[in-house]
Amino acid sequence: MRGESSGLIIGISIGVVIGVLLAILAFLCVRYHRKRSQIGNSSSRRTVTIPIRENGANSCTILSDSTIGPESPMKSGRNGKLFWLEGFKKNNGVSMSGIPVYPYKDLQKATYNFTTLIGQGAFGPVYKAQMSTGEIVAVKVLATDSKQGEREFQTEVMLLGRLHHRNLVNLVGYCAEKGQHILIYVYMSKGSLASHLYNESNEPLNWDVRVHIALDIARGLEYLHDGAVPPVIHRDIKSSNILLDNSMRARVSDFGLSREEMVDKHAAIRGTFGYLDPEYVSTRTFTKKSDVYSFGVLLFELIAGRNPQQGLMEYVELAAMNTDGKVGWEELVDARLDGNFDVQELNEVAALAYKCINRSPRKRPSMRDVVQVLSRVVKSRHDIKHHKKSLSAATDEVSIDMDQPENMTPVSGHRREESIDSTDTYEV
Ligand SMILES: Nc1ncnc2c1ncn2[C@@H]1O[C@H](COP(=O)(O)OP(=O)(O)OP(=O)(O)O)[C@@H](O)[C@H]1O
Repeated sequence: MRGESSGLIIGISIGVVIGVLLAILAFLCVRYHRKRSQIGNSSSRRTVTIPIRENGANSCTILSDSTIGPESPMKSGRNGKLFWLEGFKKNNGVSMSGIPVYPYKDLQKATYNFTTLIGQGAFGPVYKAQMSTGEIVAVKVLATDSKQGEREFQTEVMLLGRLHHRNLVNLVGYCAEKGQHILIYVYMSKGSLASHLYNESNEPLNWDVRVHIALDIARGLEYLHDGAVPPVIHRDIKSSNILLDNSMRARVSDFGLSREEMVDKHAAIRGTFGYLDPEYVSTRTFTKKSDVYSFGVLLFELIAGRNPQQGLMEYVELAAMNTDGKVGWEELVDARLDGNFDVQELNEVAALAYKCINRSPRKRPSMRDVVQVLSRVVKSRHDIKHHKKSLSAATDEVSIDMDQPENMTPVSGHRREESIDSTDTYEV
């Protein structure tokens, strides 16, 4: 009896041990297969991400809404090949990093021997270049006293070139010849956001355009934070680093200070006074939330038409005293808007900006949250317009039925078209 029960116990024990071993084996198999497929994904992702020139719309992560779109300035030609710089002869075609390299002499020719200056930044002059195809690009010649070596420059180019999004001023080529380091960018014909906010010679930006610009910038930053692999922190978000294209769509520019997420407690403070996250200044740790802080300042700048050097944040703090954080931000509004803005939208955007500049980084929204809030503002504006249009269409039809003889052509049809044109000045 005893012999039987001990045999039974041994049998059960062996069974349990075998069962456990089989379970462990199955678990290891599943993990191994998952890992293999992840490696496969990430390597295929990398091949899509680094060479930016094939179809102009690569990305790794699905972002909050339609962030990677067809609005790339690069047109896909036959076989999906890029042709917008075709007329501009490349040096060795494409570099190791996948970014087109251009001969110095071609750039010299395209900029009329570097005489077409459009601006001067901290890193050197920027020229407008007219290609033989008629295409226009911006050529940034990095200062020759730059300490940056060849290897660092190649790294920088690789970092810039793998980032491609319709709300970024994309790098389209570079040149490293005759001791020069030159970056070639998509040309932004309407210049910087700062020039539109502060140059009296420019028409004041209307409220709708300002909100759209805010959404464009937010989408560009969301891509850097959540779409790029590895993520990129811009580190110098400000109105002069936002450029506008011909249809007033905004793109984030100047990645000179961009670096992959890192902590360097000994590095000097970088960025622009007034936009700097106070938490970064005290801890020297720059995070995505530091970009969110700078973006919050920029949102207030769009609302107030005033920059931090003009006491923007003091005005914000004063206005905040009369609000509960959510409503009552009207006193901050740019006088150049002449009262033409939607109060509810203003309060929603200002409340969002106030969250972005919260002292505590944890309490700030992510750029993904910001995109969602701003998209909602734009969408509800759009819905209201459509609702109003269909209401006025219905009213028109009633008045046609009531007032007009059946055989008369409805004049109101023409009027309705006019009103559609005048309200939809800025399509999403
Ligand atoms: N892609 C571009 N298209 C059109 N204009 C550009 C382009 N890039 C730069 N510019 C213009 O050239 C000028 C200098 O730009 P850059 O990015 O070098 O410096 P910045 O942003 O003005 O200053 P900082 O270097 O201090 O950030 C700006 O006034 C900008 O309007």
